[in-house]
Amino acid sequence: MNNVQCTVIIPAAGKGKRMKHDKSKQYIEIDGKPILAYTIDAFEKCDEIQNIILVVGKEEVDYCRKEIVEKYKFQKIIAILEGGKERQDSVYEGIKKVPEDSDIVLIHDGARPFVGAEQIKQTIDNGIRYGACVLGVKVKDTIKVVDDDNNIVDTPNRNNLWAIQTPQTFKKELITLAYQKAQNDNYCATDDSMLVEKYLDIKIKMVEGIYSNIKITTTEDLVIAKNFIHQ
Ligand SMILES: Nc1ccn([C@@H]2O[C@H](COP(=O)(O)OP(=O)(O)OP(=O)(O)O)[C@@H](O)[C@H]2O)c(=O)n1
Ligand SMILES: C[C@](O)(CO)[C@H](O)COP(=O)(O)O
Repeated sequence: MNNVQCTVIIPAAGKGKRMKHDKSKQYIEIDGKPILAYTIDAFEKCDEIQNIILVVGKEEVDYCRKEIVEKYKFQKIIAILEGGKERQDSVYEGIKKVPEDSDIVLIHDGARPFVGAEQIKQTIDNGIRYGACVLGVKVKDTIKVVDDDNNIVDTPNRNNLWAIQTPQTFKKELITLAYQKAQNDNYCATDDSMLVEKYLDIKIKMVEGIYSNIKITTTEDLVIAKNFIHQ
């Protein structure tokens, strides 16, 4: 498909409670640059992406405009929006502002700064081909299902278990419909593809990603991130 128009929504309106830092984790600096700026950079440099929609906390819109978008001279940002209570609410704000002429919508966590151009392109290719795909990696550990009393109740076959990352990439009309239905139902999911699983009768393709595409969540992840940048 030639001339495919792609918009990425970057939800970055979270508080980063699990990080226990004095500022939201996406604004923590590594080598003087905020984590969110590394994330935006990945999409700014990717030729397949035309538009970036940034969704941030209400109090952070001006800061992001001045200290991230203007300072790092990002050219593809078409909107800086206020996010909502949950990640899903923030993404929905972005979905409502995707330009009419966009064919493909990517959704990528602001706190996932090490996504590579190759992975972005692969999800776009699969999004075009299948309508919906997510990036993920096979789990390395054995995973147990445990009940509320910490008793093991099941050990699923590891060959079928993947840890899910972003980008999650969709044809615009599909992800828009899934989000509209979920928001109407007050159904809250932990990733975008769950909404497509619940509301649309289509297969979602798993695209094999890279282990370094971590989401910065707790303090240990900052150590990994610093090492990654310095290697
Ligand atoms: N209301 C929210 C909550 C989360 N996010 C964003 O969604 C991504 C993934 O969420 P997560 O890692 O859970 O971030 P936080 O909610 O900030 O973390 P925590 O759960 O530890 O508070 C992050 O880029 C985060 O900023 C968002 O845009 N709006
Ligand atoms: C979308 C996601 O990054 C996939 O791993 C993840 O589910 C975000 O969820 P969190 O619970 O807000 O960390």
